[in-house]
Amino acid sequence: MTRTAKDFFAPLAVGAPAPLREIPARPSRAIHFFDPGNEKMAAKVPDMVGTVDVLLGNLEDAVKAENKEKSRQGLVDIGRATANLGGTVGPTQLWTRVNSLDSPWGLDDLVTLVTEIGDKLDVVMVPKVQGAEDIHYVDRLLAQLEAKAGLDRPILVHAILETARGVANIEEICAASPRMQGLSLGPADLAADRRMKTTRVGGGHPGYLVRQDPERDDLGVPQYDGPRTTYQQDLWHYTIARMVDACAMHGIYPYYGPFGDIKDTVACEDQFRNAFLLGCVGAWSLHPAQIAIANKVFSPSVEDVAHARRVIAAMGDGTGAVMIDGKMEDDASVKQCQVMVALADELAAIDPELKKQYDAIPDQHSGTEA
Ligand SMILES: CC(=O)SCCNC(=O)CCNC(=O)[C@H](O)C(C)(C)COP(=O)(O)OP(=O)(O)OC[C@H]1O[C@@H](n2cnc3c(N)ncnc32)[C@H](O)[C@@H]1OP(=O)(O)O
Ligand SMILES: O=CC(=O)O
Ligand SMILES: [Mg+2]
Repeated sequence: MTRTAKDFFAPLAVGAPAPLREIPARPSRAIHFFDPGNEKMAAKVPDMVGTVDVLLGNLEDAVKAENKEKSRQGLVDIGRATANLGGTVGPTQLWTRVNSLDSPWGLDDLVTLVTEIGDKLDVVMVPKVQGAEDIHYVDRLLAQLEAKAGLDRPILVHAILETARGVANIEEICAASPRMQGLSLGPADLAADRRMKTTRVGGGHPGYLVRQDPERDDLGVPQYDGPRTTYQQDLWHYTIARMVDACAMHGIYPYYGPFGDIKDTVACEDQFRNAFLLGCVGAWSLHPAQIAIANKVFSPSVEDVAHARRVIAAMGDGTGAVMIDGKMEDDASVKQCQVMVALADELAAIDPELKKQYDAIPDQHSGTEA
């Protein structure tokens, strides 16, 4: 088959479903990881449906080598047995993270899962993606498997950004296939690949800081021994910002990844919020305790939604400038407000508690033309 650039949206195998032209904006505030081969975790999955936006059966790192087949089969069983999970049926999507493409398990993961539960599977997360060639491999294979399984809906692909080469190739990865749904930051593997001198799974580091200038005495001499405040910096700012731009440019979604210090719920919330403010739509949850944190952080606050609605109402057709509470609002700030309100509407459609809070916001119209 000859392919040209115009065939970008043509199926890659005869009989495979047509690729989507737009990636649907489905809520995915928390991507909750569980090991489907761990009986205790697997037993909790049915009750988690409806309480979390995404349940992800993890087959890669954190699953012991001798348990890989057990976890794969566990995910097939869960996919088959769990009502309202995955596909287009319920509020909770079903994703998987398959083993890496250079491992002995990656191929069997894809073949088994698409064949057995392809109709339930929404997104395949591919770890350690290095370049477009990794996505092309998965893209073609998924098309063949979808055709063979008679699926009528394409399975989407999510890449983890966790190698230096992957970061360098970020734009081509995002553009590699119409299946690309999004990217997650993988801070643990990325730190190792970059030879960073950290030993953590995500989050900050007390040694990565800036220090206040020394005070000076009356003669202007710096007092190097005096007390000086330090400010811890965000190790991940550069990578997240790159990821957000690359995803926005290609119409796909950026996510913060794992935060390994499960007990430090405060720092987890801070890391998630930094990612939210920079443009990410969700983060991973490694433990049930992190689901509520992600749901809270990645849902616009009532105050932000109230303000955004007020600006939109005051701005009329969205052009010109108005003063609200002493601040200038114009075409650019109203666009930010529209992003906030659109997200709130999407989340309210699946989260009754949020809907109640957003519905309780009084109508506000005040503002004066500048
Ligand atoms: C760098 C990366 O690649 S990150 C992604 C890979 N890592 C993962 O996916 C890790 C997933 N999470 C886990 O393995 C576990 O949560 C751990 C190891 C971090 C902590 O596990 P535990 O010490 O058992 O935690 P804890 O004792 O608080 O668990 C309480 C209960 O919640 C269950 N639980 C813990 N994590 C999860 C989970 N992710 N999903 C569902 N249930 C869970 C436990 O089985 C336990 O059940 P029980 O009450 O029936 O005994
Ligand atoms: O897979 C995630 C990571 O941080 O590595
Ligand atoms: Mg990793």
